Amino acid sequence: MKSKNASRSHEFPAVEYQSGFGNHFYSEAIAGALPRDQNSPLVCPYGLYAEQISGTSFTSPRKLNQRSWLYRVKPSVTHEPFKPRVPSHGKLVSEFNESNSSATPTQLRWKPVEIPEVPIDFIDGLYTVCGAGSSYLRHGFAIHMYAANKSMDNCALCSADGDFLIVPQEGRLWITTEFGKLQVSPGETVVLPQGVRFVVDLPDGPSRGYVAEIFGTHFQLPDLGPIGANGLASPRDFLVPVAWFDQGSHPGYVIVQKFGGELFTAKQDFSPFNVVAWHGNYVPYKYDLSKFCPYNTVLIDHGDPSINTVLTAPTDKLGVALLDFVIFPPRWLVAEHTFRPPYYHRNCMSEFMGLIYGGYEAKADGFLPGGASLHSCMTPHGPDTKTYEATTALGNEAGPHRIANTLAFMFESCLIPRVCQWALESPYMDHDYYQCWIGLKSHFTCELGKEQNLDLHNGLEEKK
Ligand SMILES: O=C(O)Cc1cc(O)ccc1O
Ligand SMILES: [Fe+2]
Repeated sequence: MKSKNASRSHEFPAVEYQSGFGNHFYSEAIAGALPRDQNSPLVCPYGLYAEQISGTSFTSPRKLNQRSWLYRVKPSVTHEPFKPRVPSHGKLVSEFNESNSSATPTQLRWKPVEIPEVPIDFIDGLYTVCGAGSSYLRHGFAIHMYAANKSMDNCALCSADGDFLIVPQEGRLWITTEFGKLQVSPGETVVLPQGVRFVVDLPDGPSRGYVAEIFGTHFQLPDLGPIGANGLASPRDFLVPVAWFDQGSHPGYVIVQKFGGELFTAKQDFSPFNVVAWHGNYVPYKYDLSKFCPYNTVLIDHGDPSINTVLTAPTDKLGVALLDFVIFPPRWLVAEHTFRPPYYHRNCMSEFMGLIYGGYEAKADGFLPGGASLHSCMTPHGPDTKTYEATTALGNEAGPHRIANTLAFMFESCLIPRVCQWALESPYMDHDYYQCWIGLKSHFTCELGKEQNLDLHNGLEEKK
């Protein structure tokens, strides 16, 4: 797998992985390349350089501390100075303020963007839709989407701002990282931690999808509470790459670093994927969403969507997420005499939704694979008129029903997102979104003027 004379630096043979979430992993592409007894020997095996990448402060408590040691042909520092990228990108944001975005309580929905006709790689295909907070202050998030049709060439990307959680909706991503390779298909998700360099290749053709970037924290598995020790996403289904390296010469190789929402570039003459061995718990990983084990209502009422949390990025407030990644996978609906689709609601958290395939249970029309919606803090939303009418028409005797061929997801945050100006002005904005609820009729049956039922039921039970 070492590509001494490889014509392309990121060829993909069958990809191997290690499994687990939050483990302390190790991997070596050459036996003996990993120092056994210490992290920083005076001279490392095979003359490699030892380099640490810290994903948490040195002094973070042990259970939160994340770092890895990389043993590489040349250290990452061997490059020319970083310079602002020319031409600049301009569609990425990580400081959300009046100059680049605005807040609106209205319900927003976007149609899927078309794959561009001109050649465009993952970096140039990325654009920020909305977000909150600041990457400088290490608290906040950005939601980007991307549409790309060509592999990145002689360049690698990394975000100094935050972790990328990528949800491809169309087209496989073949990702090379400093830790090894990952193939990520629609229906899977991948996390590329802050600072980790990666290349996205598209050998199968165009790709489109969503990215949640989180500032100042990392994703973890949700607690399971009364569910018990099993269920939802299982740690062993998370896959981490094995070491792979490229020691070839790559004149003019460009490192593109997202930093404060802007892109900087630095030139070097080698590939950043020159890590022969590594160990640690700060790693990229992928997860196949079809492995998710959903728990849900088995008698009455619609459960809150938090029951379907795959990964959560916490804030310092217990139970309050900077960003939850929640899915709505195929599953059985069995609740009796219950309105089974999502309820009408207003939420102190803000909800950004995307659709990977199929239809979404709350929307009969208009929410399309590759599209998106945003319902911000306390913005009312819920099933559209068609869904309401069709559901209530089924009556109380509806039997078990399997929601099949669908995969929607939600990024839910306690911060109120500001929407980037261009996203508000986008030709893909669905200006008629509100119409999907306008037809909801009153079904109130009590007619004024007729005899009223005065047997009121108020909190306190009458004393007998
Ligand atoms: O708004 C949405 O469609 C997401 C959602 C789904 C659900 O099952 C319950 C609440 C909720 O916000
Ligand atoms: Fe909602």
